[in-house]
Amino acid sequence: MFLPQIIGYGVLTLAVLKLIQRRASRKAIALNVAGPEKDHWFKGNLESMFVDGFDRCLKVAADYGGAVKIHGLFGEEWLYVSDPRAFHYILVKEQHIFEENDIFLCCNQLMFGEGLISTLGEQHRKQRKMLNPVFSTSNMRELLPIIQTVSHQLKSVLVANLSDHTSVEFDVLPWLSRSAVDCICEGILGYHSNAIDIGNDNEYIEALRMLGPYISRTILFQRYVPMVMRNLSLYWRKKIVDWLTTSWLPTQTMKDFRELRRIVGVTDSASRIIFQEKKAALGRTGSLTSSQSSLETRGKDIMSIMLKSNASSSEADRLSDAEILGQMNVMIFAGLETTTAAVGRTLYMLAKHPHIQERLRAEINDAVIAYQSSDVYSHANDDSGSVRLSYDALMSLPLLDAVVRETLRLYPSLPVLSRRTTEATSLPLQFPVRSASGDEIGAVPLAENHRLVISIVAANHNKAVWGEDASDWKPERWLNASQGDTPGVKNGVRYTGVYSSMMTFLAGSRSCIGFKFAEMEIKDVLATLLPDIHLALPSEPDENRMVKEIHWGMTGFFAPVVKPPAGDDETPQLPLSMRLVQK
Ligand code: HEM
Repeated sequence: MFLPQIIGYGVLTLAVLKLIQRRASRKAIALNVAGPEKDHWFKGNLESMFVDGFDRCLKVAADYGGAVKIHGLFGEEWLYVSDPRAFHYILVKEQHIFEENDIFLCCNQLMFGEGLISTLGEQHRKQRKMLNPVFSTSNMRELLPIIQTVSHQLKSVLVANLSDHTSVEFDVLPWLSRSAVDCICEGILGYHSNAIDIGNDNEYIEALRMLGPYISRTILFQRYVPMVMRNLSLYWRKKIVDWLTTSWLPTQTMKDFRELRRIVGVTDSASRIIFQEKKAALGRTGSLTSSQSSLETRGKDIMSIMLKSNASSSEADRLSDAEILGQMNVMIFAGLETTTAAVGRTLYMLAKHPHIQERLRAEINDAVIAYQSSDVYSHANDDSGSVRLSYDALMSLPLLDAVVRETLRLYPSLPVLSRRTTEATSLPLQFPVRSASGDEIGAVPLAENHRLVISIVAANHNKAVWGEDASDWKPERWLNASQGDTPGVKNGVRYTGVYSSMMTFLAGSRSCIGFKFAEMEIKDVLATLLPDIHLALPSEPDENRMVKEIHWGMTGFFAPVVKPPAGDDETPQLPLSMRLVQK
């Protein structure tokens, strides 16, 4: 064994020992609230709840209420929360007591630099102050044509696979992922990626598409990162990563770790080049037209708006170059898998509910006709002659809005998040729960450094505010809202989410900054595809005479797979049966 190997293993062993020591000390702080028994002596309830654990996550909340004791690793006790008042307390009122956990912050800092998802306190507040206006509705209006170009390219690719009016089944997931890359590159960075054209693939596009999957694969490593970052200098951190990423540890995890390091290197270098180009262009002319940006995107992308706004900010409010670069890396990451899953799930739900699909198609077609005959229509057609709706026309379609809201409610792209307490506190509850000894309690005492799981998915399925049919996909519930029956509000109780009263995009100062961008992207893809493409679930037997049945697994993200025997239950894919709509 060589010296670097011995040091590498030594550091890993120390990290594991320290982790066990920390967990043992936390175990002493018992949580006085009821919850399920451990499923496993070492893994607690983690596997059953968070590895393909959609049903279990909902059942635990339904059985025990909005604050539940669950078991983490080595018997550690975590609080699993979905109560409306507790959410308000954690995310809005006393947000400073409930910070992101160290693992999340340190890993994000290593991978993305000084962006929103790696900063806390004053630095995070300053970054939000600069960035919130960048995502305003008026900027979204300007961005829509960029997104529409991408959606039309997606439609062209899908339509090219269809012939006549017979159904063709194929996996749409890679195309949705490529179109999401283009939306982010064009809309956020102002970089002309054209990922939808496979022949155009380059190292950067490939790295963007692989970033999310490789982060998930290396989850095991992430827990050691805070310890290494806190206890070692930059020099030694780099050395350790160098040693761990040489080929002398030939396990799959190490290979994945090496690949993730390469991917992060590629995305970071590309962000630096794009950033320098934009900065230079701004310095030269005061306007932003980089050589990589397409005609339509010039100066309207989020990065360009951010750079201009930063340059005109006061010195005290201005973000450093490292912080701007960090935002680019963070937004690419935050906006890719989340929107791909949301668009995929919406198409799937429409394939499953043909009547709603038909009604939605009619609504979009009617809106196009009405828009064409309106005063504001500027004959902005694409090559195929289809009409691009204005931002206001797109956002005001009631059924489209209802379908998107209902899908995002039931299947939030980030189903659970993690937080830890920075000081002892008492967490107030809207709906009382049982203590460990069976008494009814209206608040849960929490010690400092206690781990919490914020269950967005359980909150969005909570019958106490969404009604008995909370877990049914019913877009109509949003259409009745105009008759005074606001979804998600019961006897004045509601969640304080930034998007209706659901928690999909969270609440408070760490809520999703890109939610208007995501909503616009999802709606535009639907409004572009549906007039021409009819969707259905697979129904034809394949070459082995098996019909594919899709299952949406929930492990971190939601991802569709095909159930055995037709599929391997593992490879993400979304086979849908499509045909051209008969006009
Ligand atoms: C359906 C799509 C999306 C969903 C469901 C979603 C959801 C969320 C959630 C739940 C958070 C809070 C995470 C946490 O506190 O740990 C978040 C944060 C964030 N999201 Fe999104 N997101 C989506 C799309 C996007 C897009 C398209 C962008 C960028 C254009 C984006 C940018 C961000 C950023 C920068 C943050 C960190 C905010 C902060 O800490 O201040 N998201 N998102």
